[in-house]
Amino acid sequence: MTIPGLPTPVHSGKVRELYDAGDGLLVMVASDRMSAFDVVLPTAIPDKGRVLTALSLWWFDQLSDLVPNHVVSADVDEYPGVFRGRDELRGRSVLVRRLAMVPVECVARAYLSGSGTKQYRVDGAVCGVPLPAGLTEGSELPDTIFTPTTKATPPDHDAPMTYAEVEAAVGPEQAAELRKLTIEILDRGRRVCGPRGIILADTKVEWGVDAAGTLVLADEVLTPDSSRFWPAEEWQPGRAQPSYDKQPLRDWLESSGWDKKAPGPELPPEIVAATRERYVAAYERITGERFA
Ligand SMILES: N#Cc1c(N)ncnc1-c1cnn(CCN2CCOCC2)c1
Repeated sequence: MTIPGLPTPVHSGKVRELYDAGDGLLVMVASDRMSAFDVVLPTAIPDKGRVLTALSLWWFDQLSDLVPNHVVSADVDEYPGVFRGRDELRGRSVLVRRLAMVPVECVARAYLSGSGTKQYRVDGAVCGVPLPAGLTEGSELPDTIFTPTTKATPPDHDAPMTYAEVEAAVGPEQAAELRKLTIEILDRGRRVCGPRGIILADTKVEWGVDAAGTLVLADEVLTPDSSRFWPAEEWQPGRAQPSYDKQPLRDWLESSGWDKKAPGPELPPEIVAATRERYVAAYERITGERFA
């Protein structure tokens, strides 16, 4: 998403960009781009960036008693320089503090799913964390576990890390804090989502360190792009769980005959509308607030 008059992003992900705003500040922008099966699709989902930005900001606030975060402002009219007042950024961007990023993708899991299931089927463990026998895709785990990965540069994929490897990377004290806080964030998220009929199965968070050496929660938090959200009433261990937000899109892609190695197909309007509605519904159900 190139925005006229803005500098080249310092980081560009599948669906988000990060711009240098000077004075130790960055502007993180969430696009309406949609990815599925690791492919960025050519059709945008209207309001996706605004919904996920609003949800992440809500979670940062909910977690502010537990951890400091990198948010400075979400009001475009308070942004510095060329970013100030830009309508293309309104509601879909956050002004954040630039941090020294921890070189570990911090993942916590309360359910067995995806790459975790694949690891478990090989050696009964995920990231070296041993699990009971008899678990399957979608099984609830006895306890929430920390299953970190490396931060690979595409086209390489993130690789599982053992806790000992995290300690070697960041030191035992910070490793313990990363594990404790990442698990606590998922557990907090589950306590909010569970009573609202949503299983929050796992999440990935990113941490940075500020000039004072304090661990600060960065990136986005507890959004459908960083976490697995499942409709609780459809939970059925033993198969892939329907995604609260992406299932209409996944089902259509699977039925369209699309070859996942090929570029993504254009989406029909009804799938775009259904996907938008799922994101809005997730936001309203979790926060209890209307999406405007
Ligand atoms: N958040 C944050 C942050 C920060 N507060 N300070 C310094 N660096 C970063 C940073 C740099 N890369 N990433 C990976 C996630 N990005 C998110 C945006 O979109 C692109 C990917 C985070």
